[in-house]
Amino acid sequence: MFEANGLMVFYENMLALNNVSLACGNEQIIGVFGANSAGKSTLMYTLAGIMLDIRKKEQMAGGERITLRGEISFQGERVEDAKPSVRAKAGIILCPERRRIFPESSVLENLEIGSYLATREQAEETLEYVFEIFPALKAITRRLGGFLSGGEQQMLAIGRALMAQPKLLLLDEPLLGLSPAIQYLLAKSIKEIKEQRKTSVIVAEQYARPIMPIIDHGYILENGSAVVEGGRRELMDNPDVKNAYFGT
Ligand SMILES: Nc1ncnc2c1ncn2[C@@H]1O[C@H](COP(=O)(O)OP(=O)(O)OP(=O)(O)O)[C@@H](O)[C@H]1O
Repeated sequence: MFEANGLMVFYENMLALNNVSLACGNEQIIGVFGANSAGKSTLMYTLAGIMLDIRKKEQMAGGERITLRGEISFQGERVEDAKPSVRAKAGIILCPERRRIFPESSVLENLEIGSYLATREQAEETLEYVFEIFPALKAITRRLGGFLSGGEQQMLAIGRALMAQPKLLLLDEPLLGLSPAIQYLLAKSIKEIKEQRKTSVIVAEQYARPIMPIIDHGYILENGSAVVEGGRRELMDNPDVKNAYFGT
């Protein structure tokens, strides 16, 4: 369904992604685990196409030289040269790191902004679904995004991404800075979203414990390279992975 092969990203001479390949099947959850600066956001930006925009902006500003290599295909079509808007229309939707919700817009407005790719019927149906999976949001539809707790903001960011009708949802560190209880609640919701919306998910996280139980397959990213990959059980039983990513 989705496949990336030989992805390389250079910021000037600094290699941020080194020959990374990954695949995500229909209705699968793929985990990408890595420490700070391992290259998770660079990978998610590359998959969503945002890296093309960043490269263009840098070129126009005479800034750093960004070089991209590798192939990405989605539902049988090559998309590595497709703009992020084209990928989004095809169903590749990124929910970026640090939520990036609109702080001065209400919960409802934030969700409506997400529905720009949906028909009216889809938007209405998805809005109901978002309130079903995140009932906490239903009680605060008029509250401004900036006044929400971290957990509520993350629910809103995922809800907004759902409004865009994803076939492949890219979640960049959705658990960052949240309490363990909220982390487990969100991990459970991500699994339900996959099952109930028949969506594929690629989730990048630093701390594997809450996410590992919901993935089908995972990759460990270190200094821009995918150093280990395997099924859920295989990764959970790997002593190196345990030590590095299951710490307290
Ligand atoms: N625009 C940029 N110019 C130069 N170097 C960059 C740029 N963006 C990221 N990097 C570097 O590339 C490497 C990978 O960064 P990236 O943000 O992808 O990591 P990450 O795994 O998402 O980390 P974090 O958990 O801190 O978000 C880091 O060494 C980072 O400093």
